[in-house]
Amino acid sequence: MPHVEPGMRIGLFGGSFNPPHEGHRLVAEIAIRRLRLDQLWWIVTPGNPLKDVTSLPPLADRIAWSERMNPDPRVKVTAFEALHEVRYTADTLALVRRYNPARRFVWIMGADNLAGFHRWQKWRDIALTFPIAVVDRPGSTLAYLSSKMAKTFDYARVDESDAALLPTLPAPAWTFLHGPRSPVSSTAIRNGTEKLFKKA
Ligand SMILES: Nc1ncnc2c1ncn2[C@@H]1O[C@H](COP(=O)(O)OP(=O)(O)OP(=O)(O)O)[C@@H](O)[C@H]1O
Ligand SMILES: O=C(O)c1ccc[n+]([C@@H]2O[C@H](COP(=O)([O-])O)[C@@H](O)[C@H]2O)c1
Repeated sequence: MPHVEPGMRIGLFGGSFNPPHEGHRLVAEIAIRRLRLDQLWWIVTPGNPLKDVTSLPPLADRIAWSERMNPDPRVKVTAFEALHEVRYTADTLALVRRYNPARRFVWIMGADNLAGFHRWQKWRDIALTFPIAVVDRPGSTLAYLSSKMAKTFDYARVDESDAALLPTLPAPAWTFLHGPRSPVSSTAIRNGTEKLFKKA
């Protein structure tokens, strides 16, 4: 787990990163700027518990690709979940809090994950552990109105004009960040690559 100094504001951005792409980089950039983060941990998962991971490339490859696309020293690519043998986000956040009891963390995810957040293990506990910032994504913009998480935690919603306060607020607290959006997805990149392979 990366080192944290007292008072630092840290974003936790988990993903499969299979492969990492411009959309991820945009999320990181928006989160760092709007939440005024000192660091963003780009957490490469050993495998999303809700996805078929049989054809997931090795963790070492996804780490190397992620490092290559992140020259910003504030972005710390890490895979501590694998080392600690956790993959559910509720466990990840509990671990982060245990190691850094007095620090300020925010969980960051794209709007597509807000739509299905209520299917994550212990999703209410996640929302009660750290504040959450959701970054808009084409196709999922309305998740901030319709998702079960948005409705359940409507009372804890923070206006995005106050997003910079989020790391200092006790959970539950969450916001939805509108702004520049990227239509890129790892699936589209993988499919494009497959097509190229087929042509060759
Ligand atoms: N273009 C994007 N805009 C906003 N958020 C994104 C974008 N792409 C990915 N994310 C977010 O980044 C995190 C990691 O995503 P992930 O690695 O699964 O990429 P993906 O493109 O969604 O992959 P796949 O197509 O394989 O599902 C998730 O929280 C996801 O919502
Ligand atoms: O904890 C869960 O039940 C859970 C379910 C789905 C996704 N996640 C986490 O959400 C993050 C984004 O996953 P992905 O595959 O959309 O990149 C990643 O850190 C996953 O471990 C976590």
